[in-house]
Amino acid sequence: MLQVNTTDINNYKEKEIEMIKQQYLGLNKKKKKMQKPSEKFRNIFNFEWDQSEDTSRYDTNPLYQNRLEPQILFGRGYIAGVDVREQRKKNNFYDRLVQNRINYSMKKHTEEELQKKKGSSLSHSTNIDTNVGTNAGTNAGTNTDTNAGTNTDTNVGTNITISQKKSLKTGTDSDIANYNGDSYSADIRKDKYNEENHNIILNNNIINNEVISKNTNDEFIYKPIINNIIKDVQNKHWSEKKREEMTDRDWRIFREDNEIYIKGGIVPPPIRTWEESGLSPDLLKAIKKAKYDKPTPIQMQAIPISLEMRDLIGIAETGSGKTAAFVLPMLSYVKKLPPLTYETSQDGPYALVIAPSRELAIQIYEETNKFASYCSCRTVALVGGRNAEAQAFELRKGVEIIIGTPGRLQDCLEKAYTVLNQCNYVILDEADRMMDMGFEET
Ligand SMILES: Nc1ncnc2c1ncn2[C@@H]1O[C@H](COP(=O)(O)OP(=O)(O)OP(=O)(O)O)[C@@H](O)[C@H]1O
Repeated sequence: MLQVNTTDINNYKEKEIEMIKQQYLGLNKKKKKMQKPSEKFRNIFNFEWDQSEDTSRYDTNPLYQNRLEPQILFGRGYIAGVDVREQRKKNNFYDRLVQNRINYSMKKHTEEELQKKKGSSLSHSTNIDTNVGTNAGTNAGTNTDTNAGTNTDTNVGTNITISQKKSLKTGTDSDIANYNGDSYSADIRKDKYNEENHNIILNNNIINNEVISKNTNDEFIYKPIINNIIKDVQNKHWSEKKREEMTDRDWRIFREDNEIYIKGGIVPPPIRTWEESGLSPDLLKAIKKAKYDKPTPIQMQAIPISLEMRDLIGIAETGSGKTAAFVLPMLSYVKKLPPLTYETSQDGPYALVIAPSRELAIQIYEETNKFASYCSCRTVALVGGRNAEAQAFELRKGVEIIIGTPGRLQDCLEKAYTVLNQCNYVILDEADRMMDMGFEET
């Protein structure tokens, strides 16, 4: 028998407890020491910088004197790929920047004006009519009209010029505007600029939809009315836009608003109204007659895809207008083909709709007939429980569209009541249900 003394037992117990702790708490896991390359190759390479190699201290370029603080934001203070409006709510980086520039420029300008006033009072009765920057693009052109001994005109006009506006935008330290101490605007050449379609100067201090006003501390406040940075945000809502004005972003919002989710390559944009669908006037008339004022979301997206003759799987809840979503493009397709004659009708229908139950097939048949009569399309419902001979008779006369259940359709094909020689448009309604019923095998 193995003799183990008590100290060993205690040691084993401690070890065991330690191992249990490690397993369940993940404690005391010693990290494997990794040797840094600098340590490993210490004797081969010299990683230490020699002081003489540091050029930064001798850099005289003022650009590098005040280095920028690292910013997680880029450009104008926005992070790429994140909704700008949301960011704007949280981040006023750019606004603060502009605000500071305005404050700085205004302060500087006020000081200069005071200096000028002091100078003018020293030169006694000199009439100074200052029209700074009436010429767009420059601040030159200060017109000093000296009429010694006449009225002292101290009305220093406030004109914001295009160049000044630009400097406000770009933040150069040039004058932004003349300032008469209290109000920001006085002599503004609104008409002139409107003529030139600049839309920059307005009497009420609105500059490109930005308002500059003063707060109680006599500081100039910059208030952007709308986002002047991202033009798209400035644009109208999609509902106010024409189809050709819609951007990808608008379509994305439109789809989100209508809960349309798509999967697949190069999907055409949805239709917002029936007029945008490109359906024939006959069909549009039929839609109007059916009192379908606006397409439902499934119709909005499925119709333009189907009209491109592309395969499509549409999923939408019951009563969402799926039937019209597939019937209308089908009728549009059939209408483009030559009308069936007795001879051509022997090759069978142009389109086929299969539904898992006779009730559903009848429902589709009725919905199709709402529109089919307007484009002279003949339809037949091949469903069980109805006279097969009557259906065969209809088929013989020729139909453009067959709507049926799998069982009766198979029956008709086997009995050669019809063939599908020219049927290139097939719709499977409630396809998942048909798969469950074994449609695939039959
Ligand atoms: N754009 C529309 N505007 C108004 N009514 C519509 C529109 N589209 C379809 N409808 C009507 O809505 C009702 C339901 O449509 P439909 O039967 O096509 O829905 P569905 O999604 O196919 O339903 P189910 O899943 O039961 O087959 C029908 O009475 C149809 O006439």
